[in-house]
Amino acid sequence: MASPADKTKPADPLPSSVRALARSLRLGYQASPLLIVVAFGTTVAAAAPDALFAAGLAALLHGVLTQDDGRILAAALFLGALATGSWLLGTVSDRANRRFADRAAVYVESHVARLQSAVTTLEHHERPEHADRISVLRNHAGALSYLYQELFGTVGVLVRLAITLLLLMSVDPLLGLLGVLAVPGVLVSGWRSGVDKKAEEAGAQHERRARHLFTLATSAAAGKEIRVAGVQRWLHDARHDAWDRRYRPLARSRWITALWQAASHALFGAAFVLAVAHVAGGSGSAAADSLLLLTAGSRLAQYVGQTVTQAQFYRTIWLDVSRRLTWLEDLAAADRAAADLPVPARLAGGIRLERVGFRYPGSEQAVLEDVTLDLPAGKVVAVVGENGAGKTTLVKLLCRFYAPTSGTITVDGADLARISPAGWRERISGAFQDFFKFEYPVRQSVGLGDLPRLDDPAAARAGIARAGAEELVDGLPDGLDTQLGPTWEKGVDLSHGQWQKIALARGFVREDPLLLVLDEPTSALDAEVEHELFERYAEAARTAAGDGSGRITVLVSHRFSTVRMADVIVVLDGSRVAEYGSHAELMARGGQYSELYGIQAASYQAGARAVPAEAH
Ligand SMILES: Nc1ncnc2c1ncn2[C@@H]1O[C@H](COP(=O)(O)OP(=O)(O)OP(=O)(O)O)[C@@H](O)[C@H]1O
Repeated sequence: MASPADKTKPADPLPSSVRALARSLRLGYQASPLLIVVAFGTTVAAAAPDALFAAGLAALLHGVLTQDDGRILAAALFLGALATGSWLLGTVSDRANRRFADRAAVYVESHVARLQSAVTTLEHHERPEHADRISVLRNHAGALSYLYQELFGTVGVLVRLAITLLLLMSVDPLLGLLGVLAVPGVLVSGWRSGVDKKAEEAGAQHERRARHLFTLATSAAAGKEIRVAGVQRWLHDARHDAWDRRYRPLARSRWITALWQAASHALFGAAFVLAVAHVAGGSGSAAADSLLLLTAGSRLAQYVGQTVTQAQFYRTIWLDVSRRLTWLEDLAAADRAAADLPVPARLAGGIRLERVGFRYPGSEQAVLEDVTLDLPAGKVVAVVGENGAGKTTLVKLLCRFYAPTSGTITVDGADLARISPAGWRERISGAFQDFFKFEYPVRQSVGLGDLPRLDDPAAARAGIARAGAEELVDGLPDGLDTQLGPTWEKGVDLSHGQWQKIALARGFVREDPLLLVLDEPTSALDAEVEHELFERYAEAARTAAGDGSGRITVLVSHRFSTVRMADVIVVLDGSRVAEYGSHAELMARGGQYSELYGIQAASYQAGARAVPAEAH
């Protein structure tokens, strides 16, 4: 059970905006140092001619009114130079920004993908609040590249704002108040964008649900079950409901934001009208001053509006995505920093779990409690237990997809938490019940199990032989080169069991793993096929143990005919270890194992072929 302190513990907070902004700028610089500098320089420089235009116009009008030809000529030349400079800088900045955005898009996207796979645990995929963060990051990662341009644009707008205010104050210092009256708009924007963001975040889980339902309704994998069950309409309604829950609170929040913004703009508008009336009623150069105020003042409103919109954009997208990105970078870096012990070259003693307890993040249910176990080097260890007993979870801990909530796992005495996860994974092989269908040519789909030998036909053949899949591969139109997946050119589809054999071959392709995890890797195959396969495997594993690598094989299966071949059997019951020993020892003990074994053996003898009674 979680302690009360756990319940009140704040969720893993996002890093600060300033740090996130600095990191994103550094990322942009890494994407293309030259382009980012050119894009920034030209975008900011383009601000000056634009803002000084009002001063040029006022000087021209003054020249016309005083019939001063020299002044008219100078003002005209000034305006011409401003127009040319504005056009030139605008064009260069536009091109530089666009090229930079293209470059940054690819860079940022691969950075996010790299980070996601660099995080060694599965927590960020399975923990709801982390999954929501990743979902927003994934959806907006592409937009991040365009935001550099927006950021530089905002700096440019601020420069314009400053020049314009100085021009206005040169007419009457009181006009500086117009700048002050623009502040409420900026404040409202900052405040409301935070509120809108929270509303968006609160709806992220509904968005994920809606997308999931859409994929479900349109993917071939679920097609059969959906049609047989006749749940199309239900799926449609559930998707609508999820989108509704996503957008309704967001729309309400955005409406309130719009009302606040309208009020703050109205305040500025009223002040502007009063200022125009005040200047127009003056004497002397009132006409030129009025023109300056009208031109500069209207631009002031435009610049303030742009700053407000962009500030909102930053709060909602830029800063938010930046902060999520920084959080993911930190997560990946923390993983790397914790690893200071080398992976052993071979196992001498084995793996030991010492009072290991585990709860999934965000869950209060203990999946494993007080588990103390020895997985001896060179042995095949089978794990059995009812559905939900925690067998797969145990495998996940051994693979370091998660860290135990309490207790320790040691590898030849070294704490697994301090061994580099990447290094450890290089010495693990695995085949899982929920395998993935890698739609590549067979050679690669198998070779992915040992990346350095991805294209090595000999490696693929070895894995295929160990998985007993030679007949399957030889029967394919192009053998090892057959493209898998029916949606690709000349691609073939396989049955579920055949796909699982490919996954098993992938799990067997590495030559020297220290740990081989087989989590119901043959659940889609006949019991006889599984039996024969593991008979061969157990024999080969014992030979491998003799060569001194000390490899440990952890096998999860519900089929006792397979399990009995293991050297050691672990029986999990309700999150705890109930029994531990060899088949003979456990049978002699007459406990849970021997009872379940007896039931399965009896059902075999009764002739229940192909699908024997299982351990649950
Ligand atoms: N990602 C997760 N988040 C929260 N709880 C989980 C998660 N994965 C599994 N669980 C819970 O942990 C418990 C143990 O699950 P686990 O998959 O380890 O059982 P198992 O013994 O392998 O079951 P099976 O024989 O059905 O494969 C179950 O109660 C399950 O609901």
